Amino acid sequence: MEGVDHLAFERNKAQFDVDAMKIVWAGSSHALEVSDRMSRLVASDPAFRKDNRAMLGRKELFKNTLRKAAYALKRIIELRLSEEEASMLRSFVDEPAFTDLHWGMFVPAIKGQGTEEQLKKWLPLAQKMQIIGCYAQTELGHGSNVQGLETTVTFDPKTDEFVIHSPTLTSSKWWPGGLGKISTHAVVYGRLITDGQDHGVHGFIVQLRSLDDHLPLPGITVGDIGMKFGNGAYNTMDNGVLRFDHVRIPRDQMLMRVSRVTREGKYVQSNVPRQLVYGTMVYVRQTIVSDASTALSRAVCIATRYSAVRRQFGATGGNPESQVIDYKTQQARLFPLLASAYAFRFVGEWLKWLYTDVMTRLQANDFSTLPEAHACTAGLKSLTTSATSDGIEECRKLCGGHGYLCSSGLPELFAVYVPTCTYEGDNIVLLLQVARHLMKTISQLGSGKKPVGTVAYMGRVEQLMESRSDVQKAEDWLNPSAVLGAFEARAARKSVACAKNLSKFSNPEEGFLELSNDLVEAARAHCQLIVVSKFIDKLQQDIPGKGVKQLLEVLCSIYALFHLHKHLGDFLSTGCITSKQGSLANDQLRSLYSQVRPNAIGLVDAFNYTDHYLSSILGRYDGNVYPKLYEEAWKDPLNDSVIPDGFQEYIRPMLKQQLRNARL
Ligand SMILES: CCCCCCCCCC/C=C\C/C=C/C(=O)SCCNC(=O)CCNC(=O)[C@H](O)C(C)(C)COP(=O)(O)OP(=O)(O)OC[C@H]1O[C@@H](n2cnc3c(N)ncnc32)[C@H](O)[C@@H]1OP(=O)(O)O
Ligand SMILES: Cc1cc2nc3c(=O)[nH]c(=O)nc-3n(C[C@H](O)[C@H](O)[C@H](O)COP(=O)(O)OP(=O)(O)OC[C@H]3O[C@@H](n4cnc5c(N)ncnc54)[C@H](O)[C@@H]3O)c2cc1C
Repeated sequence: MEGVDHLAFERNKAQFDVDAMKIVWAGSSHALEVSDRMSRLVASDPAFRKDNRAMLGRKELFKNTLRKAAYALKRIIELRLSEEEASMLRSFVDEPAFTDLHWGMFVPAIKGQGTEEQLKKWLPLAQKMQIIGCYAQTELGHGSNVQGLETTVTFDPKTDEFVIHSPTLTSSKWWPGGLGKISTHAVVYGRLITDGQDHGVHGFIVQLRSLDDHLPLPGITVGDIGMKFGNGAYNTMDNGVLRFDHVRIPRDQMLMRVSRVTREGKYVQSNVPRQLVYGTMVYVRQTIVSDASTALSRAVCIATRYSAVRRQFGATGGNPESQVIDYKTQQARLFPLLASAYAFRFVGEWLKWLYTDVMTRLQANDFSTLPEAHACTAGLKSLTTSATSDGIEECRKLCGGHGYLCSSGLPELFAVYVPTCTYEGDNIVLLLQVARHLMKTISQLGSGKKPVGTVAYMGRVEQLMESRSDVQKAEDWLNPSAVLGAFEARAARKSVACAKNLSKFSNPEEGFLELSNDLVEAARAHCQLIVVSKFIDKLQQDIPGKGVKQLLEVLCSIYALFHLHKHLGDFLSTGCITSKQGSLANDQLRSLYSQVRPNAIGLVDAFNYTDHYLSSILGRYDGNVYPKLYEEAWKDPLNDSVIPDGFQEYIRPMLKQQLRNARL
């Protein structure tokens, strides 16, 4: 039935102020107002239609993306949108495109690694989109190991130019988004060589295609690397391959904030740490954490609404069957994901603050918090993207068979999302970076250096090695200090165990390789502690709105106790809690799920997603699932004709032959 809210009875159950929760989710009333306005603008414009993506071939799909990108820019200019509004509008268009790399990596790379002069020259061109850029770092043979890149950039003092060359097949740039077909420029990473000396990897602005006819410039071979996972999905992006044959660029196109090459060919390092060459990755990893909360919340919104609509079993005395959301097993799979979406939102907010703080310090030549920023962005990017990818797939299963239909929105969401576990740093490689930071922190404890920031708890390592949880009854687990104590003790003990085992190796690098599984686990425990502690910190703030803070406390406890239960082996084997305390945590979880149940629809409504953005029949706001699923099936091109193409050609003769054989 059109116009009827099938979920109204669920919405009436909410025990909290949903509008106030919308503000908490968005970050502020202002952010909510802007995102609400931009999402409705996109949803109401048929030019941004996206329900046909799975049916389009690659060329059509790609052309469609280009049309939308150009149209989005036209609307941004016509409506005089601010940078904030424009960025929100692009995100609600919800289609991976070259613009993501232009705005998300090319512009930040210039901003972060360019000199004042370079910013003056390149930023206006990029900001007005008079040039389109991408981020060309990864090569066919080298991704994670950035120091292993092979592309050479050799200074020629005779002409005051750099000569860029791809010496081997494996040195071909491979993967950069936007590179394949659209970018006119790229920030290219290669080994800087002056006077025969290799100075390692640096970034350079390189023009790839003519601004007149868009053809590749001399010496450049460039194209798309081919279809990727899933129909539609990430195939709207032209991930590319690029080779250089002694391509010349002026010397001033080396990004020279970190180090520079003089007219005479002298390599000069500034006082800025060389790791700033990796700064763009730190920036993007930070944004990926907030994006994880968006992707997970979308999947959770779909699965929660559908779980309230879907009924199976339990019809008694003329009553309808039970809503599947009432099954405890459904709740135990769904509600921790709902809690994770909120947890990632808040840790993402905090990470944004940390990043901004590091940037402010860098301006004042204070580089002391850079290692912390690297470890936190790397670790949280890894933790949140792995959990979100797994969570989207779990949401598909939570929707039963219908979750497997493209019209559920979940297959495409998964296909678009899952490469986040790989890009911007493979998730295991990034956890190993966190482990290095942890091991370094522990090794410096003896020197009197006080650990700060997210590793501050290591300063209490002796106490944490001895501590015992004092939880005696299930409700004690609602006490934030009980939860924090257990998570800190587990993280500290896992790291200390690794450090002890490492010290048995005469060659520390050999030890690191041998113990890498344990180190990854220690890093994960540390990152989970960060998420739990930032959720708890968030709850110390003044949070207005009836019942809002109370529900967030419930979600925080669910996030923590779910992980305690999931990693019970860790908590028990490190002796942080007893098995009795572990089972009390599980008892408490059951009660917390019951508290979420009446509020579940309200909690996903607070994400404020339009039906256009969700792009899911199962997740429709009005819950009118079955008639719409039925209608949608008939729109499939296969149903355009009663008898499909190919039947007369292949199946009819086959049937006839089989019938003839049977008569013989
Ligand atoms: C408008 C808003 C929109 C924004 C959204 C935009 C989103 C767009 C998304 C588009 C989709 C996809 C784009 C994808 C892009 C990419 O994938 S780009 C390529 C990304 N590649 C990687 O991430 C490679 C991963 N590898 C690395 O980062 C490093 O090589 C590694 C961390 C593994 C280090 O390797 P090593 O060889 O050990 O390191 P080395 O270079 O020797 O340095 C060691 C030293 O440096 C410290 N370190 C390392 N990385 C950093 C860093 N990033 N920042 C600060 N410090 C760093 C490390 O801790 C060591 O320190 P130490 O003190 O010496 O121990
Ligand atoms: C959709 C998509 C978009 C991308 N966009 C861009 C872009 O715009 N620009 C760009 O430059 N790049 C881009 N990339 C490339 C991306 O950054 C790399 O693929 C990523 O950094 C992983 O590197 P890799 O492919 O070399 O993986 P590998 O390092 O080869 O990983 C393979 C396996 O080896 C393991 N492994 C590797 N090293 C170690 C180690 N030291 N210890 C233990 N295990 C290890 C990994 O865990 C993984 O299981 C993109 C990739 C994808 C998929």
